[in-house]
Amino acid sequence: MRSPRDFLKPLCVGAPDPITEVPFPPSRMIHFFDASNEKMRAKLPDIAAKADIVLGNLEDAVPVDRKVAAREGLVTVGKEIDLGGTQLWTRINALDSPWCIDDLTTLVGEIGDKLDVIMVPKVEGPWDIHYIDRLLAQLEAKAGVKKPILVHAILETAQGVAHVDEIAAASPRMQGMSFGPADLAASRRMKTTRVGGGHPGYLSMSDPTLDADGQIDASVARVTAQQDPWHYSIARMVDACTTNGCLPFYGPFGDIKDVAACEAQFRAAFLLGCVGAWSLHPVQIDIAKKVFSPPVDEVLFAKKVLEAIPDGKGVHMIDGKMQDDATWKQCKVMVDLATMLSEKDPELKAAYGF
Ligand SMILES: CC(=O)SCCNC(=O)CCNC(=O)[C@H](O)C(C)(C)COP(=O)(O)OP(=O)(O)OC[C@H]1O[C@@H](n2cnc3c(N)ncnc32)[C@H](O)[C@@H]1OP(=O)(O)O
Ligand SMILES: CC(=O)C(=O)O
Ligand SMILES: [Mg+2]
Repeated sequence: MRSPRDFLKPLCVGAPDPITEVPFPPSRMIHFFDASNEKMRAKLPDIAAKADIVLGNLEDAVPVDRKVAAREGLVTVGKEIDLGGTQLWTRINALDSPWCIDDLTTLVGEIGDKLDVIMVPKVEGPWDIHYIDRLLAQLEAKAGVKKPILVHAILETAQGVAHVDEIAAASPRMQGMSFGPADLAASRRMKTTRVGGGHPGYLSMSDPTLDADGQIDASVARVTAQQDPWHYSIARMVDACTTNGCLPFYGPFGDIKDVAACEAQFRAAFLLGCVGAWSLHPVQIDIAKKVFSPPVDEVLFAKKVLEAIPDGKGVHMIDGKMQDDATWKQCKVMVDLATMLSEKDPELKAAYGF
């Protein structure tokens, strides 16, 4: 392990100083686009006006014969398209692929000063982050990049979940993590072909009704409820990220037409502590915006609590509910998020009454 005294020193002479605090601008959705697709690139200025983050995807979903075109398309985006204040990220190919090294050298060399975050797929442990960390420092120094490019890991293998705390703590570059239900399901041999969401087979069932002889009465229906197969791993990711000062995100929801289930999956992640989710299709941008902006009634209540308890101490009754030091902190989380989002979004600002 590196000495704590060296943790915040650059890993290459001439590389920018590592950051001490992860920036937290609006991050409600990471909108994926295929940079090899000219039509999608042309839509980017409009998409960027609605999305908090746009990400040029180079990995899965980009066919092998378009890997180079996707990389070059992203360089064009970085050089030619004005995204306003919207962040530009990329998902590079996996560390065990033959494209990863060229993804990094080309992107940092050509548009290193435009890229905010590099998403690294299939991270298995801190060693993967250490490799990227040193290489990025070398490439940044060579290209004269002034601001360190941050790193975001996808949690999508059983090994990754087992090492989630060490991954989150591996480098001051760690910006956050996204949850990857498709690869994770395959890695664990879970039996689902879905990308996120529940499954009708993963449920709990109420007890049977017994007849007068104490036998199960099969004629009486039993109540079932789907359970969340992702809860454990997402909660672990949230704890690992929060402990290490970086940001947890839910990943993709693959059933684009099922907007209700997408909203439910995003909301479960929001309630557990995630700051955003991926949007794979423009329709999911609006879902993420709705879900990851705190509800107006909760923000108004939270504001009321903060105003009523200026020092955040003691016990109080507000609207029939007990409030104390801990609930004050919960309200502060809600109001701080609403305040930050209001700076970008005048409609939210008006709704929250700021
Ligand atoms: C498990 C994982 O790794 S998830 C991450 C990897 N996957 C991805 O990145 C997928 C990204 N999304 C996509 O490729 C597409 O949205 C698909 C393939 C899922 C669906 O695409 P389509 O069938 O074309 O959807 P649809 O017909 O509704 O598209 C409507 C319009 O939106 C455009 N569009 C669709 N997705 C996007 C997008 N992500 N960004 C920008 N524009 C998009 C389409 O080009 C189309 O444009 P047009 O009306 O000018 O022709
Ligand atoms: C997010 C992702 O890459 C996955 O679910 O596999
Ligand atoms: Mg994946």
